[in-house]
Amino acid sequence: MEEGCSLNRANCRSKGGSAGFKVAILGAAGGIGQPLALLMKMNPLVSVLHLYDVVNTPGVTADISHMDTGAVVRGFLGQQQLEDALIGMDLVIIPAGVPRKPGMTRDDLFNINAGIVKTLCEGIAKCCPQAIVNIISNPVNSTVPIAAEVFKKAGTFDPKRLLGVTMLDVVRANTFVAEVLGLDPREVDVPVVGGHAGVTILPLLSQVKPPSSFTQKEIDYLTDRIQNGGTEVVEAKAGSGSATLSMAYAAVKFADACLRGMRGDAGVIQCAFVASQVTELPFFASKLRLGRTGVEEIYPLGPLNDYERSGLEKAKKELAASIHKGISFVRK
Ligand SMILES: NC(=O)C1=CN([C@@H]2O[C@H](COP(=O)(O)OP(=O)(O)OC[C@H]3O[C@@H](n4cnc5c(N)ncnc54)[C@H](O)[C@@H]3O)[C@@H](O)[C@H]2O)C=CC1
Ligand SMILES: O=C([O-])CC(=O)C(=O)O
Repeated sequence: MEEGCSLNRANCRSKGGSAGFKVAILGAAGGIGQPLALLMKMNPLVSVLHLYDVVNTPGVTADISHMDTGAVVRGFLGQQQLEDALIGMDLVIIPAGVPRKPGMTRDDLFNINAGIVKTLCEGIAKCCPQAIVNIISNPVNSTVPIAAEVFKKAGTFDPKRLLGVTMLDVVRANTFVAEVLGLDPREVDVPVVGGHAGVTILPLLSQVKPPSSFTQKEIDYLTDRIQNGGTEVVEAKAGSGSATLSMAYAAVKFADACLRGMRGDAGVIQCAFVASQVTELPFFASKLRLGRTGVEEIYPLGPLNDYERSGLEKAKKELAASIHKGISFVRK
């Protein structure tokens, strides 16, 4: 008999019960899902962590559950366990779906990931319609509109509770701008608005904090690097996937902001891709304030320079098509 087994698990006093939020990760066994699960298990605001995937969740769950942090971890495998994974959740994070390979755009993932996100959101509408939902699966510019349509169909849509995760664009922008300025990235804050693909990723370098000026060469370099940061990683990984570790970091930074808002903390501000009236488009990423009910305030874009205004026009053109594609997928 294996050492330690003399104390039958069923005889152990039940653990957990600490106050906190219930969080589900859908796609928890994947490249993003695993480090995301690890980091969420370390988050003191989480009391229960549900790990759902169509493969490998028993192993990931057993592994993560041995960490001596507060959250109780439970695993769920396959479509027949989706509803159990979702019941009672406060926050659902979705990194389920296929990643890019070199030469692909995020939109090339639409055919597979649209259906995955649709099915998962149908489960959310049924089992935890009050949950805040963080969508990571690409193409975010289309999967967020898909989620909104599913929730509208089910009569559960609340625009304050549906957020497309664009945090990695901000994380990258902070890193690259800090490098140019010779600052610590933790001191730098770059608003990134628009969407999450190529030219739709619009860093507002005129609004960087601390206030900074850049040469035109620096602006061109930074804008290009921020817009193509995802492709930089896809090419470096040479066929084995896209950003997973920096994405898990960004997803946790964003989820933690959502949880702090839900707890009632003041002044929790992040960028995300949400239903919005900041432009004429129905969805747009911009700075917003997170609170008890999700998105409590969406901030206007603020003054843009000519370079940013022209970038905004390009971004809106591509975004409009991606949003339309997502909406049509559910309405067809
Ligand atoms: N929003 C963002 O900034 C970013 C988004 N992504 C996107 O995140 C997604 C996931 O990327 P990775 O984790 O690298 O991919 P991966 O292939 O390593 O993991 C995806 C996981 O989803 C699971 N899955 C597939 N169908 C599912 C279903 N119906 N229900 C539940 N789980 C399902 C797979 O079994 C797998 O474990 C991709 O679409 C990728 O493009 C990636 C990086 C950044
Ligand atoms: O580029 C990709 O396919 C993954 C992604 O969204 C990112 O890294 O920003």
